[in-house]
Order: sequence, then structure tokens, then C-alpha cells
Amino acid sequence: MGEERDTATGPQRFRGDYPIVVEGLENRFGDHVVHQDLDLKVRRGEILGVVGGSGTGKSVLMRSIIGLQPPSAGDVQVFGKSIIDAEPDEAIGVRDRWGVLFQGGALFSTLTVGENVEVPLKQFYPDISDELRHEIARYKVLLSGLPEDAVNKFPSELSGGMKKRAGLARALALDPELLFLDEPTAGLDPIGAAAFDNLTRELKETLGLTVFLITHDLDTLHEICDRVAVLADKRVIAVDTVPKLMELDHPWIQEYFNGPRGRAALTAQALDELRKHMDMPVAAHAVKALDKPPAGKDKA
Ligand SMILES: Nc1ncnc2c1ncn2[C@@H]1O[C@H](COP(=O)(O)OP(=O)(O)OP(=O)(O)O)[C@@H](O)[C@H]1O
Repeated sequence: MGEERDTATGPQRFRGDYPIVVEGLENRFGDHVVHQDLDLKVRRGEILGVVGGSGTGKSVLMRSIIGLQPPSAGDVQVFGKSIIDAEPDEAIGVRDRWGVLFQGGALFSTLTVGENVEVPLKQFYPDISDELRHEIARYKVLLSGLPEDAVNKFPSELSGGMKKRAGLARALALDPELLFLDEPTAGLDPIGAAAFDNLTRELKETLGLTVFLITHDLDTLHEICDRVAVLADKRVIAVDTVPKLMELDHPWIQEYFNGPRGRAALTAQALDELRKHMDMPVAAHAVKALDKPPAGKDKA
């Protein structure tokens, strides 16, 4: 693996297999060990879901990868470069190649949506003209599925779902190769959450993104994640597709994926798949049967 950047052919993009490699990571806060000997490799072009019980260290892992949480041991490589102990100047070559949507959006409340999107542009490209910067911001706002007039609105004037999209627009400001999403569908209603999932998948496909996605949302895992990493016992205990994970014997995995909510998400996904083939009589029949809640069973 290694960084291969070709300056002669336009935009420089990572061509290795694993844009993120975490090895032997340890994070501790005083006596509290959050991660120990944690390994993880994220494949180029995948949406990797990251799950785990509350407090297992999903956000701390993300913060370690983006250099906001210096680990107590181990290494993190992004695009083939170790970001641990990297000098700020050295890190800049990497840090303008990822975008982050923090939990809650983390928008600057005194700036409009457009101005929020312009913040990273000003930071990393201080020489571009005001006009071009406004135009890029407007494009990113539209790309994130917001109406054009959202550019001039303040975060307080937006709904929860719109705030997430505004945060996404800012995360996309620098045309990143890597996108980090921390619980992007938390707090959204199911329709808003499904719309956000679709947007994430479309952006991944059209922009060729690699996505690191922390979530508790089983529908998101089933619908858009290529693989899922499970955090438990201070490390990543498994990384695989959802069906493969469901075969594992670990108690947390069983409870999470095969519990009532996990089964409901699975049924919803099966319904979606069948609806795509509704012209086939057998599919229409199966959808009718699956749509009915099973008598006497949990309805979670
Ligand atoms: N700056 C910090 N100082 C001390 N402890 C911290 C700090 N940041 C995180 N922790 C602790 O590290 C542990 C993991 O936190 P983290 O936020 O990564 O969990 P999480 O898996 O993302 O949880 P959730 O699903 O509830 O968001 C928690 O016990 C938390 O209290």
C-alpha cells in the first residue's frame, strides 16, 4: 500500500486499497481505557458503518483518525501517511482531503449556511476570489439537497434535517475523498433519515467517496453500508457485511442485529427489495405478506 499521487493528470486522488489504516490503537483518559490494540482498515470507495454500544469509543475513534484525539499508542495512516505526530504543515496535505459532519452539524450559528460552507474554503484556499468562493458554496448547498435560498439562511432558521444537510455541504466544501459522518440520521424522522441515507449513497457513487459512518441506525446499516465494523471489548471485534455479521456468535452482535429492531430493519429492507420487482406477481404477494405484522410477535 502507499500513496500514489499523479500531479500530471489533474486532481490528485488516492489510488491505494485502504485510505484509512489503524493499527494497535490505544486511547485512554486517565485510568479509563477506551481502545486497546484496535486495528481497522477502511477500503477505498466503501461506506463503512461503525457500530457499538454507547461509550464504546466510536466518536473517539473518528477523532483519532482525523487527528483531533492523539492516541496513547498505535498508528493511524490516512492516504498512506501517518498522521500521528505529523507537523501541522505536513498534515495539511492530508487534512484538506476529508470532510466531517459532526454530531448535530456543528454549524457556526452566527454565519449563514453559505458562509459556513465557505469557512474551510477560506482556510485552505485563501487566495480564491470572493465570487468563486460564493459560487462553490452555492453549488455544495445544492449538492446536499437544500433549496438555493438556504444559502442565505442562518442555522436557527433550518429544520433538523436541513441542518444536517448544511453540515454535509460544509463537509463537501473541499471536494473530499473521505467523508466522516457521526450519527447523521440521529434525530431525523424515518422519511428524513431514509432521504439522508439515499443522499449519502448517491454522493458516494457520484463523487467516488469513501465514507466512515458512525451510526446506531439499523436501517442505515442495512440500506447503504458495504461493510460494518463492530466496536466492543475496546477494539474492533469484526468487520463484515451485515448478513455475515449476523452469523457471528458474539452476544452484543446477536442482540443488536437479531433483536426485535434488527429483525424489523431486515424486514423493511426485504420489502424495499421486493417492491423493486412489483411487476412480478410473486413479489406483490410476498410484499402483502411481509407488510402484515406477525400476529402475537413483538412489533419493534
Ligand atoms: N475528552 C474526553 N475526556 C475524557 N473521557 C472522554 C473524552 N472523550 C470521550 N471520553 C470517554 O470515552 C468513552 C467513549 O466515548 P465516545 O464518545 O467515543 O463513545 P461513543 O461510542 O461514540 O458513544 P455514543 O454512542 O454514546 O455516542 C466514553 O466513556 C467517554 O466518556
